[in-house]
Amino acid sequence: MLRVAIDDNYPPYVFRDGSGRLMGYLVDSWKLWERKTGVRVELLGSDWSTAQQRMANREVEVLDTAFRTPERERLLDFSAPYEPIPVSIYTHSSIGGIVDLDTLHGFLVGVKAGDACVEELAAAGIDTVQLFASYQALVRGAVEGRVRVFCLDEPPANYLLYLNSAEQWFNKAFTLYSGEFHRAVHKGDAATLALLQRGFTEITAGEEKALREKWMGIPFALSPHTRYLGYALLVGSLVGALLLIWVVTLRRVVRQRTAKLEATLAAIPDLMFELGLDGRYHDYHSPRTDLLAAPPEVLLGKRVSDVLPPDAAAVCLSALQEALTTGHSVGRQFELPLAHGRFWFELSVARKPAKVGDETRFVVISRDITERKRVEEALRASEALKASVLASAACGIVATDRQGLITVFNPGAEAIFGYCADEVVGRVTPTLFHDHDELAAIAEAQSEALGYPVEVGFDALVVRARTTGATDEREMIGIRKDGRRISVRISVTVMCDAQGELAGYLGTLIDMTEHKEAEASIQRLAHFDSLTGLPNRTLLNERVRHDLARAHRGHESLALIFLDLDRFKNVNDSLGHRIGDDLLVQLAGRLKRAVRDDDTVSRLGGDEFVLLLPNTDADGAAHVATKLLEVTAPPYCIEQHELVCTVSLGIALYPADGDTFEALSRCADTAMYRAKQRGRNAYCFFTAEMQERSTRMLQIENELRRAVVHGELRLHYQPQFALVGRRRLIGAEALLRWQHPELGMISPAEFIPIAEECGLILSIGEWVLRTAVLQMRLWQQAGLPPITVAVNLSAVQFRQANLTEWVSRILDEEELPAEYLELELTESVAMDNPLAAIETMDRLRRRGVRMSIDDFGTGYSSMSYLKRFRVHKLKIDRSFVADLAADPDDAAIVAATIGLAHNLGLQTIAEGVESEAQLAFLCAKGCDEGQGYLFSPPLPAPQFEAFVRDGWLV
Ligand SMILES: Nc1nc2c(ncn2[C@@H]2O[C@@H]3COP(=O)(O)O[C@H]4[C@@H](O)[C@H](n5cnc6c(=O)[nH]c(N)nc65)O[C@@H]4COP(=O)(O)O[C@H]3[C@H]2O)c(=O)[nH]1
Repeated sequence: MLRVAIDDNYPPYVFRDGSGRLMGYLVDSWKLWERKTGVRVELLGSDWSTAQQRMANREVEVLDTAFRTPERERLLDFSAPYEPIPVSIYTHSSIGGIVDLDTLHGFLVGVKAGDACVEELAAAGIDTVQLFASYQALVRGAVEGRVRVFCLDEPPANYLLYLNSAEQWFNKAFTLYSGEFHRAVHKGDAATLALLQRGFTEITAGEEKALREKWMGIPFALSPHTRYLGYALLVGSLVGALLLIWVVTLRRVVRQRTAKLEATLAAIPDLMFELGLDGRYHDYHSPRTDLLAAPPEVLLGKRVSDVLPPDAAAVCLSALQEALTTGHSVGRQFELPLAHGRFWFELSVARKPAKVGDETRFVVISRDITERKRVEEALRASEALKASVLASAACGIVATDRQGLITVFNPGAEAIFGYCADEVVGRVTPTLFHDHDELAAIAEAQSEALGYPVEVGFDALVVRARTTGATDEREMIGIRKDGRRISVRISVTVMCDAQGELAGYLGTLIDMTEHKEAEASIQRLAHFDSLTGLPNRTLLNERVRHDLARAHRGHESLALIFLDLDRFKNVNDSLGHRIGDDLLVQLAGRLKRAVRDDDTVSRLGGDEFVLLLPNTDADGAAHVATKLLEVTAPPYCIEQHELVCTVSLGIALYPADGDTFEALSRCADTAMYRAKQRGRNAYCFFTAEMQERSTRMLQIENELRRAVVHGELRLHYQPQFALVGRRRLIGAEALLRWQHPELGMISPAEFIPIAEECGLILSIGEWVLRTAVLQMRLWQQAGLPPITVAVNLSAVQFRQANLTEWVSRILDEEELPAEYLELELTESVAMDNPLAAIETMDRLRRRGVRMSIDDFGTGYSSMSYLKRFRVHKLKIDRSFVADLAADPDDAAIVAATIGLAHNLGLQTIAEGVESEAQLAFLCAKGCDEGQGYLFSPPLPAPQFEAFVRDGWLV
């Protein structure tokens, strides 16, 4: 009897049926072996470890279903293999990626305890195994989820998975190894081995085939009873038919899916390639072959570096490398020159799944982004342009969203408001830059215009632009960061998005502050005197017109006062213009403070001030004039100087003196002139007599011009005599005469001041000097005694800078030695600017010309100046001479003047000597010379010559 230990749990080879009986392919094989050899066989079925233990304990002679392993070979001898058994790794269908021993690492593998695969796995370094007592337990454990990977011989695996209805949940991942069933005997038991061999070789092929058909088909355990065979076949047929339908359906679905996929692919506009890691083209899909770097037939098999420019190829290869590492690569771009232009492409690369050992391939989508690039570039250019416009704009640009939150704040706006963009972006403008009261006023105006309430805030600024769609422009107060208030011109327009919806607002701003200041300054300059800040002639003119119109409407009176500083020129000449200016400023202040707010104090230039007093009659004007005299009288403290300066005022009244600015000005000016004539520091109303006088002055001025041209002027000569000792003719005073054809004889005392004022005096003066000098030379040549000729110099002539040169030139031209000329200068002219007078006198004296002070005693000569005047003689004014007999004061003045002159080393000449008494007095007092009607009136040249020849030729 042969005892055989066998695994009783290795279906369909060996297993137990429901009643525990051993059955299966090997059970039937051993039965055949028994018959062939006649040796009874006792099959001891047990779990595999018990079977091995029985063999090791020599309880049995044969161990069946044994794999040959090196360990077992030490104890056992093995028959030839009779059944190849693949041993595989099974994985739950949710697990992918286990394809070999390498990828199995790390997984918990379920195995049957004592199974040969344990050794195989251990040899591969996999020891994370979970042992199960039996194959059933192992498969049950897998079905219940205790292990998701297990190692099992394929036949029992298929059998047990099927039984557990779990074949769809588990996949064979890979075959771990292929084992083979052997029958083993104790080491050296060759007899048993031979017996085994013999018995099994006697089993015929037919018997073998029958056994296999019986056990290797559908597991017998599912249809243990033959009476169910028909049902099984029927079920099998049904399953087959269903399978067929399923396959057909599957094919159709696959076809449909494939078509759909192809349609989808065709719809993709991008280029698609399958590339190897080296960039070799293995496949392509392109709806546009014109976008390929090479013709399609050339492309396949080539590498990107063969067909693309180096830069583009490098981008492709780096995308492949990235996909190799991370599985994908997105967004790499390159430019490609193609036949019809340069194109930009963007790559999306995905690594294709591949079996171990297979070449790694990549799906590459290359998208034509040329248009996108162009748009991007255009956008960039537009953004750059926008940025540069914003940056370089001279004006401020502020953009907001619909709610008024600032989105753009350009450098121009930064300069205007002093904020930087970061500080204001995201904030609303009203809280930053605007005056609340002004916003409130704008909101109120808008509310009224629109008929609904407009909020005092951002809406007030934009509502007009929003409702009209037009640019809304206004000038507003702006508040800078430093709190300074400025003036800004703001233009607001609405911004719309692509759909035409309101997107926000755009404000452009111009800082008007400087402009406004300049405007104000121009206004000031145009209307105000820059020195005193008082209204100037232009503004005065406007105000007079305005006040006159009002006075006319209201039947009111109005006064215009001309005011002039007395001898202001002296201040300027002696102390300088700066002091003079300060004096004018102080005077302006005093005038301004002296009158009502309604009144206008203006400065026309120099020391001329004009006051406009609306609603003022003669009494009021007199009152104001008195007040002005009072307020201007106190000394002016300027630097170290204390100046006393009086004023003269002339008053004209509306409507009595005129109804225009020009007429009233003329009257007031005339009245002022009269005030000056009356001794200054006084006011004077314009009168009818003045009116007449001014009319005559105008007439004389006009006639004088004509007289100069027509040679109506003549010179008369009045003889002058020495009074001391023998009476001698010593000279003649040249006196102007104007015999007007209609007006008759006009006195030089009347027309000389007019000639001075209108500038004619210079040409008249030249004619007088030249005529007198020439006459003197002619007389000398004619044998008349060599006497001097005295010529009167007006103030205007005396102030001429080139006076000495002018006199000298005439003397030279008319060939008269300078010693025969004497220039008469009035005391007031000499004292007007004494320092300048001293200088001029010095120069004339050096030229040899004599000087005399005319009308001496009428001015207020300062003794200190008088002694410095380089004059030859003092001429005692005829007003003193006239009253010598009647007025003891005049006699005293004349006597004092003679004494003073002699003390200063000067001579004296008395004019207007009309009587012997006067002459006697003058002689008694030692007056050196005299002239007057007593001796001779002024005579025309021929008479003068006759007069001399008659009695005065020596
Ligand atoms: N009552 C009276 N008068 C006498 C007597 N003897 C002479 N006269 C007048 O007294 C004036 C003397 O001239 P004046 O004081 O320089 O005063 C001059 C002088 O200031 C000015 N004048 C005359 N000719 C010229 C001139 O050529 N140039 C300038 N700048 N002024 C002149 O006009 C003034 C008036 O000149 P006339 O009318 O010619 O008046 C002259 C003369 O005719 C007399 O016995 N009794």
